[in-house]
Amino acid sequence: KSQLPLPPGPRAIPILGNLVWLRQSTSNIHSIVRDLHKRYGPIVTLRFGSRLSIYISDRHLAHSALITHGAAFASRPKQTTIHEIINVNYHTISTATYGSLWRILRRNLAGEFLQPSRVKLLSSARKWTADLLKEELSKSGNSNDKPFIETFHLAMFSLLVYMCFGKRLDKGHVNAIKSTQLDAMLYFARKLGIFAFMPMLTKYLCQNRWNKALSLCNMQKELYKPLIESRRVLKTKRGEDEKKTNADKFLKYCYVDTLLDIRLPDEGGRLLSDDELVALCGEFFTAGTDTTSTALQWIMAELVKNQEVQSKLWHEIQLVLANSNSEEINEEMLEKMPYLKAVVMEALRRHPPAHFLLDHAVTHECTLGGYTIPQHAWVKFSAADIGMNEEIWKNPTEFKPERFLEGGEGEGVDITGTKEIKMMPFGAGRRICPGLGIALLHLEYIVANMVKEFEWRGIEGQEVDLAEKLEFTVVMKKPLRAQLIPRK
Ligand code: HEM
Repeated sequence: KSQLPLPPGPRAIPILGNLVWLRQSTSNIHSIVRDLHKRYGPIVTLRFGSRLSIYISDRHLAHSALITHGAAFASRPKQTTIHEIINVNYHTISTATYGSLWRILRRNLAGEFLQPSRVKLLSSARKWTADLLKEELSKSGNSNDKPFIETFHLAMFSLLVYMCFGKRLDKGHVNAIKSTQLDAMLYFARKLGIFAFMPMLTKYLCQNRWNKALSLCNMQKELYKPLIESRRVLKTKRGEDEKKTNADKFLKYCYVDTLLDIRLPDEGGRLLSDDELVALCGEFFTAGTDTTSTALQWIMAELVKNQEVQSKLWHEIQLVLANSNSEEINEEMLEKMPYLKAVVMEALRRHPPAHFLLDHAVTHECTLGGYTIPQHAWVKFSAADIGMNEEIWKNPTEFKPERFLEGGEGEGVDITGTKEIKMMPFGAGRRICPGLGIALLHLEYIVANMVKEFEWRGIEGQEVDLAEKLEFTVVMKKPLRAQLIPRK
């Protein structure tokens, strides 16, 4: 056992932990932790009941933990019994502890489903989504009664549902999946933390919460199981005819196809159960839709606020179109658009959708920055603070895509943080987001097409307000509204 102390932090009361939790709402967590970092330094300990949370805001400490000692910091904490039920005994990528199950599930998503040659096969799904988004925006562009985030959510759900089940669903069906999934995500994120505190007592006292969580899970099962089953049929000879006759409705290959092939060697080589398949599909939507829609909203908000940035981007779009025979922005063209890439990177630095990475846990007690990190501690890394570090980023609150171009402080930045961490909107190390590549592709493709189609202008008397609010991700407190003028 290490003789080193725990990282510093405010005094805690036995059993209860730090009273800060009782006085403040968890949506305030970021400002609470920022204040504590000012007092105690870049590594701080807080207690909630018997749970020990260690917050890290420094990029060197983050690099040391996630890269240098990557294996030691690569696990996830066991949460509460209700989380265990929802995640079917932690059989999802994001909740599995560091080990062979996690490796199999993660390799399936990152190395199999999202490998670059396979991603190309999904380009028809992306084109369909961009067309759907244009159509929805044309309808609602100037009516100003529906915030854009709703349209972005619908587009991202349509795309990920198509990628997941391999079937193009109608708007009503996608909307049902979207609202069930968003309700579940918000509820699980906000209301279940209480069960970490005296579990036997809180389960009894908060029975309504417990039951609501289970009923949200059941709603997901009702929606996803028939879609999984129909893909199971399509994979067999029985489904071949339907696939051929409706070729434009079905993708040749989807996430569920890959999940249906997985076998778990540590569990007698069995296939995944239907409940596990539902949990993994739910995770796919949780991880990939809200994060991307939130990023999209921040990008478009900054483009409305900074008209000169939008003009430069529009200029780049016109240039690539002029040098091609196409009237559309296609995926190959994105490679010739450095300014577009800089806009997306700058938005991810300035407004990372997840201010903190998912909770990490250490596989055994270790030391970091001269302190002990006990085995059962929850380790929380702040992506938001690192992206705003003044030692790296000049005037970090300013939106300046130019910093990612030649001569800028972000030129050639490695977003995976392997050599050095300057920003980490997707995390770093072994648990880095496996959707990083596809998320960047979705953002670049959709932003380019939306700016190509419309000029995004502010509405008189309604300044774009960059205030933040923690929901599942960190969103705009006042959702973006703008005037869309179709380009000639
Ligand atoms: C702009 C979009 C996205 C952002 C900002 C984002 C960000 C993140 C972050 C910060 C983490 C936690 C990393 C850690 O704990 O160290 C994460 C994990 C994860 N992300 Fe993403 N993500 C995005 C899109 C996606 C997409 C599109 C998918 C799937 C197609 C995805 C799948 C996952 C999964 C499965 C994990 C858990 C990884 C693990 O525990 O090994 N994400 N993401």
